[in-house]
Amino acid sequence: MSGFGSHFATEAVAGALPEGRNSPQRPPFGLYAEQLSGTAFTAPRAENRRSWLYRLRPSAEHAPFGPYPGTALFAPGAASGPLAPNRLRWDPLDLPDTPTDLIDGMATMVANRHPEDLDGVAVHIYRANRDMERRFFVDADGELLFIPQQGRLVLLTEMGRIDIAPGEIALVPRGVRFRALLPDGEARGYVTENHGSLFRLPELGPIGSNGLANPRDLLAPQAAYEDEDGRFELVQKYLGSLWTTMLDHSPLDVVAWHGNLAPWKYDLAHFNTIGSISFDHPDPSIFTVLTSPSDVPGRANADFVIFPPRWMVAEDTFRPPWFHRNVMSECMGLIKGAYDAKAEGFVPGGLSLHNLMAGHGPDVASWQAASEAELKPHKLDGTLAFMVESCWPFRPTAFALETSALQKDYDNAWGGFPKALIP
Ligand SMILES: O=C(O)Cc1cc(O)ccc1O
Ligand SMILES: [Fe+2]
Repeated sequence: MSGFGSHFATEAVAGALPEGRNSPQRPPFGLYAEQLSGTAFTAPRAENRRSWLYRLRPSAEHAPFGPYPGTALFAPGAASGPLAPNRLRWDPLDLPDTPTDLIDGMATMVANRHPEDLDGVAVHIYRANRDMERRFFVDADGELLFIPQQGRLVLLTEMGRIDIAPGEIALVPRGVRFRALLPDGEARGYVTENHGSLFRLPELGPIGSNGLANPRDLLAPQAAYEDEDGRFELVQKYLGSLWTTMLDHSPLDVVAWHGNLAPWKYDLAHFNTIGSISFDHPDPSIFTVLTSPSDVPGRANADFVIFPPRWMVAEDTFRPPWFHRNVMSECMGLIKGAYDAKAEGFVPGGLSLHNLMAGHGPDVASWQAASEAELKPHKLDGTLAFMVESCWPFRPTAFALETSALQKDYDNAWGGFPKALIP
């Protein structure tokens, strides 16, 4: 179903969706009505997101949760101690060599704030080679933005099925239970977990009423449900820790739903990329797909920004990203191809971190090539990078600081620039 933030109505069985009211005395077929809130009840109308779910059993029916011991790398919290003001870059993490599903294959790389603050964002990398079988995951700490880099993902959610491949993204709202299948047998990618205000499309200002990610290209699934009894595990991320309980039925038992809080997918190839057709390299905010505002106007809790294929035509301009020091903090990943500021060392599946005020920009080779290039129209093709930009500095986890995937020599990217000569 097309349209970001639309008020959808969908039923997997004709007649399952109540008409005219949300919570009739007896919903059709004996279904249980449940409201799932994405914003406070009292959020302004334009911000307010919630959906009504009609299910075989209430989601309240479960045993107490206990600690989940399955994975040490997912949600361990940031490394303690002072954070050095260093630029960091990681090679891709290896795929697992033992059977590992999406949850146990998650490695938290960087995070800021704390879920309890209802603020901040974390970036995880998943590596998996096994379907989630008879188990489900739910994140009480935030919405999950999936960014596949290798292999397709099928997300079977309470609100329907989503299929994505590298080049596409999908979002699962806070509190929505799901499991992930890997049609290609193996998968790797990134997850941005947003603890703050919900991701939305950015304002367009002078761009006008169309452009960037257009609402109709974000697609929500139709209702689909499982009617299965048996033993199923439910793993929950809650206040920064993992918990588990058993259910006696599949939690994907929502037969119908309506509302404007929904999972969705988006093909990044639909992004209407806008850039300079005169001179100079615009700020990368021009590439914002999604934004999660903070309480300070114009200062994002998190922006999700992409660097897609595009024409470079600016005249008398250094065309790649410029040297800069940013008051915001930048965490980047690469889905495919090469990134125009990094000729070497930033490869698909890798990650980089440039926290606030870290001097960064083109590496020596990229600077050299772009300074000498003939400035004819040039298509940057076969490339897709992304950035999660946050007003809160990112703290790496102990794993991220200790893994052999952390590059020891990243500072050399900016070593050996020739000195300017004053005549
Ligand atoms: O650092 C980066 O590579 C990301 C980035 C890209 C760009 O085009 C301008 C600024 C910026 O931070
Ligand atoms: Fe940057």
